[in-house]
Amino acid sequence: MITFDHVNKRYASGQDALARVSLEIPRGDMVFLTGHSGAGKSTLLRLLTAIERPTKGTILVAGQNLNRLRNHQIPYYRRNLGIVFQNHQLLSDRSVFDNIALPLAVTGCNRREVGRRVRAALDKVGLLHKEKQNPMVLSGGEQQRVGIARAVVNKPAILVADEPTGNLDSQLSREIMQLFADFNAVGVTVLVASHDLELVAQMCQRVLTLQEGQLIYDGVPNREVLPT
Ligand SMILES: Nc1ncnc2c1ncn2[C@@H]1O[C@H](COP(=O)(O)OP(=O)(O)OP(=O)(O)O)[C@@H](O)[C@H]1O
Repeated sequence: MITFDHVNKRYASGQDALARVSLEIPRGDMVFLTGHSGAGKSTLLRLLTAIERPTKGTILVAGQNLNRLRNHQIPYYRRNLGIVFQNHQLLSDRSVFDNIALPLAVTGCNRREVGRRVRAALDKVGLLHKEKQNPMVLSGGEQQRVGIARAVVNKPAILVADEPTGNLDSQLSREIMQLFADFNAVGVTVLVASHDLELVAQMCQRVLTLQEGQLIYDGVPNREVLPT
């Protein structure tokens, strides 16, 4: 489903953020991406979401070669992806419902279908009763759930998250990770970047570890062997 073949990324500043990264994530897998600050996690996700382009190497997603993706095709490509950010980027001038409905605005869904899909997404994250609220009055964990509902409302084949539990306590973080696992259980391919090794180890899933832009570990660890 996702293939990186000898991918390099050098920013205009001259910083080499990724070096010869090759990896394969089959359809339906759940994978965590770990590594210290600056290791290249966000860069890898930015390449996958076509926010950035690789300097060298090839990226294939669902059979599509991202190197060949023209700029005007990027919004269509991104419809296959649900993207969750650490700071969830919810709009404070509209309700929870309207925030989640945003990605559907460009798809031409009619109002009834929008309502059905938004409520299905809210139901999956356990927040059906909050649809009329302003997101700013919700707790941090609830806001992150709204961000996840918005990411999945389009029923994407791939769910990508960059430090989705960064601001949450350990109990809430586990709940959010479990939500990702639930989406994975129904067939969504999930890639989550997190620096929280303890939490990642608890999930017992495949882990990719970056260090200074290089992939130094690929496997299913137990707590003892997960590189720090
Ligand atoms: N837009 C940019 N321009 C120049 N250098 C960048 C840019 N974005 C990231 N970098 C550099 O690339 C390297 C990898 O950064 P990246 O954000 O991918 O790491 P990360 O593992 O996600 O770190 P963190 O956990 O702190 O978010 C770092 O040295 C960073 O300073």
